[in-house]
Amino acid sequence: MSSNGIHLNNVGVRLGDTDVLQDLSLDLDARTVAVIGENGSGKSTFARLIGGLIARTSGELSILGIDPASRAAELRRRIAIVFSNPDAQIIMPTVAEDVAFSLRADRLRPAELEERVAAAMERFGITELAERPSHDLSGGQKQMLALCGAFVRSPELVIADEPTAYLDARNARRVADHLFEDNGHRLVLVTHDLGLAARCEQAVLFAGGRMVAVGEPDAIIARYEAVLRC
Ligand SMILES: Nc1ncnc2c1ncn2[C@@H]1O[C@H](COP(=O)(O)OP(=O)(O)OP(=O)(O)O)[C@@H](O)[C@H]1O
Repeated sequence: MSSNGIHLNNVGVRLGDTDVLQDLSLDLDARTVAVIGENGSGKSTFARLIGGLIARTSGELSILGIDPASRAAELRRRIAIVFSNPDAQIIMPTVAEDVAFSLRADRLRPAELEERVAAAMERFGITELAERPSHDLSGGQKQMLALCGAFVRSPELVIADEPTAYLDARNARRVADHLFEDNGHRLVLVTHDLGLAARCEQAVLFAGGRMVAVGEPDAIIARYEAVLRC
């Protein structure tokens, strides 16, 4: 398996009594990958699997050359995960403290930490919110904070699971633009927004816990739309 990208060979995931993902063999080498499919098809489980949050039951898996089963801590340092609900990711009392918390493992000098946090808040347009209690922010502001916390670590891979689900059109566009902006990271985007999926370079279609198609997004989306019309 190559040391880059996302590679699965015959991977299965069983949760409780359910085979949630089955027979997954995939090589995802594009910089941006959309994961689409109906409710319950296994997309979030796939996102959690490649993010190292759940373990495979069978098969082989390599994320950026790392097997999450043996090097989970290293994988966590090199990737970031963004969910629909930013409350799941916001930990510290104020916005600036929360962004700084993402860098705790880097053990930076205070001046450097402050500089990195300030630059990231500027980039995500949340500088004026720096001292605000993080849990008082609006949903759109919270998602921007969650993105800021994800990107401040310069992750090599960002896994975003329905990151725009609760946002209005303007905030959804802002969040998407940050995710797609090429900062040298790879993006895996789980989404029901087929417009966003079309912006990716590669798409994967899930159904019933299996990968049913992978390829160029327009073709994969057309196939999915045909299923939705049935
Ligand atoms: N911990 C678990 N134990 C048992 N079954 C689970 C568990 N987690 C998820 N499942 C089941 O696995 C299937 C896939 O769920 P998953 O959340 O991955 O789907 P999804 O494609 O992301 O759906 P949605 O679009 O609705 O978010 C569902 O049938 C779900 O009920």
